[in-house]
Amino acid sequence: MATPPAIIWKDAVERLLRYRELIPRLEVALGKFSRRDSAELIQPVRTTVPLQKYNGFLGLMPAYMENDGVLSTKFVCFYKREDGSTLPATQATVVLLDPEYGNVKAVMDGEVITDMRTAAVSAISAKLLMRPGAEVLAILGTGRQALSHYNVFTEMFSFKEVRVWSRTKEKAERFRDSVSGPVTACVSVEEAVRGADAIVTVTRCTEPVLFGQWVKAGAHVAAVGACRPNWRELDDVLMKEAVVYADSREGAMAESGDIVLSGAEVFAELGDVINGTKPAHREKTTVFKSLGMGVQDAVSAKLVFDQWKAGHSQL
Ligand SMILES: NC(=O)c1ccc[n+]([C@@H]2O[C@H](COP(=O)([O-])OP(=O)(O)OC[C@H]3O[C@@H](n4cnc5c(N)ncnc54)[C@H](O)[C@@H]3O)[C@@H](O)[C@H]2O)c1
Ligand SMILES: O=C(O)[C@@H]1CCCCN1
Repeated sequence: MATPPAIIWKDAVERLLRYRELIPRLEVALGKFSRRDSAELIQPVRTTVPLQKYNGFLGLMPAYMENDGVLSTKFVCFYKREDGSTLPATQATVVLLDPEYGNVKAVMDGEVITDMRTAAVSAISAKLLMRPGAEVLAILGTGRQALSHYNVFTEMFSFKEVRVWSRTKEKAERFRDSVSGPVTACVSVEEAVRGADAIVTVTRCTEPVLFGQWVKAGAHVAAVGACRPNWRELDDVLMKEAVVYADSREGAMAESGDIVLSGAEVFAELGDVINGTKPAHREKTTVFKSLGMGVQDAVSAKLVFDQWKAGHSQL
């Protein structure tokens, strides 16, 4: 008989998940995904159920990695919150199953996984697409994703300056004061992004906030918010000028307002660049449109579970 599932709370996930172990596993998974070999990996575009009354969606994100023996699904609720709302933008749980028996092996907090794997994939996009010698990083938004992106970008790269923007100066200053390294709190998006080599957009906005006219030629943009086909973070000018990469082409075509409404073409997936089947246009302005994929959660959940098991077998 199957043993009862492990319940792994947020503080344990926080303790067990490390970027240095997560990033190489995500790179392998992105490459596998882009090979579209269903004997290796199956990950449909997520199913979304509207929660009309609450202006939100439930996303169901299954993934199966046959050779790795990993079967999982994430349940994530995400919302278009009103300005000033203190309710969370996303809440998530990851369920890990045994692919042979079908029983649940673990139920774990998905918020830390969502924060970290999203930031890690953006960092992979910067590793592949950002110009060498990048000096200035700008982060638009000061919420959970802003913090995880700040953490991994400053861990992986040596920026001389980090700027953040939020809709109020107080929020930008609060973010600046909450992190250990030097950060400039900006009062306008333009001030934050002018001359920046890397720009991370992690807002809950549904209209463009980043305009191409302010973006330095050759900059790399990791666009993480705006995950519905009628939501935007970037304007048409930027979308049309940039070489656009995505995590999943199908996901981007189904869910990204920045792509669907601008008519921009997805040039490649990150996995194509990792596999060497599409070039990394570092010399050009690049946009990585992140929507998030179930396989990123699967890889993260396996890592958490393996470490959790190793810790418990020593008790
Ligand atoms: N691509 C992915 O894989 C992925 C994963 C998780 C979250 N997300 C998306 O990333 C975004 C940020 O998520 P989070 O967890 O950091 O949320 P959060 O609520 O913690 O932070 C959101 C930030 O956006 C700001 N904001 C809210 N409304 C805004 C508006 N109209 N204009 C400008 N700024 C606004 C808030 O002040 C805050 O700084 C959300 O859109 C979320 O859906 C994407
Ligand atoms: O992949 C994810 O986990 C997120 C959840 C929120 C909406 C965008 N995608």
